[in-house]
Amino acid sequence: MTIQWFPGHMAKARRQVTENLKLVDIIFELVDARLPLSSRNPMIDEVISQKTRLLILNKADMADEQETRKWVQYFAAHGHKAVAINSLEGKGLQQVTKAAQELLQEKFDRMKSRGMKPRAIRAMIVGIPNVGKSTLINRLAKKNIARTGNTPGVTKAQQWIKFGKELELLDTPGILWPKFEDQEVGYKLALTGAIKDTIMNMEDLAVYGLRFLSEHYPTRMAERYGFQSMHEDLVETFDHIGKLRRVFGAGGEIDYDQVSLLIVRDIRGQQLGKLTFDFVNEQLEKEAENEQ
Ligand SMILES: Nc1nc2c(ncn2[C@@H]2O[C@H](COP(=O)(O)OP(=O)(O)OP(=O)(O)O)[C@@H](O)[C@H]2O)c(=O)[nH]1
Repeated sequence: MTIQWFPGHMAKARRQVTENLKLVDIIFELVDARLPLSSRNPMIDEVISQKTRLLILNKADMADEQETRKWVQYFAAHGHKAVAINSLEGKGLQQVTKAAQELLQEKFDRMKSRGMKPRAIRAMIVGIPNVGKSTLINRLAKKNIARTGNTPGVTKAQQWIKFGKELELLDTPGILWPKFEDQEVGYKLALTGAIKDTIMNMEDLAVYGLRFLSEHYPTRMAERYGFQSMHEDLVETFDHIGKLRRVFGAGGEIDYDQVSLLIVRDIRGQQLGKLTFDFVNEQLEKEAENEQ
């Protein structure tokens, strides 16, 4: 199942998050650690408004660790506490509770001083499709309450899930749309598998992937494909990989569609190691340019 983001659906998705905002103390904004900016909803600041927020960089097991550390620092410098976790294996979940407690310390102290009974922190997860919302909810619940799926757009129903005494989580995550009007963001989302292949041209995606690798991970590319930077001529590059990996059609010619698919699968399947697609340094450069 894929969510079709039409204006009506976007307005409804946003309204659902806004309605649930009043039920919770804190928003867990879930992003993909491999693309901490590209996997954010473009209107998230407006939607969440003044509500306390914890940024959770999920799928940290698949991201470049050095870059993830930089992103956590980057967000902190921009006033957002962030933690990196792996929901699939339940790694880093204690950090989530701890960070939420720290962020809400003052609010809960104020409640206590007014004589209110202590209670668990109430939270809601918000994020674009496929960032791992259901997986995190399941992990926190330690049983399969929310359905998970590899298909973007599979999440439904509503109740509170308790995680220890400290945390209660709304089991319906807020699903918001990605920045799909930005082509580069689209490519990055597709290379991590967040966007369905049917709406992407595989050859374009493979070319984007190779260009990205030659710029950011040339050594890994060299190890996998035997060249550090792409040939001037794209056909030569594809021929090289096709021959290396023996991707031939029925007539013995190189099958470019299959070569494209192979490149994309290599990237997604971590055959080139843990990759991050958004870079703090690039973002800082952009911000500096915008300030001028
Ligand atoms: N390696 C890894 N995979 C993860 C992690 N979290 C989730 N996944 C995988 O990512 C895919 C999507 O996870 P879901 O939990 O269904 O994502 P979701 O955000 O609920 O998706 P929608 O229902 O589309 O909104 C699944 O194949 C999960 O197994 C993680 O921390 N590490």
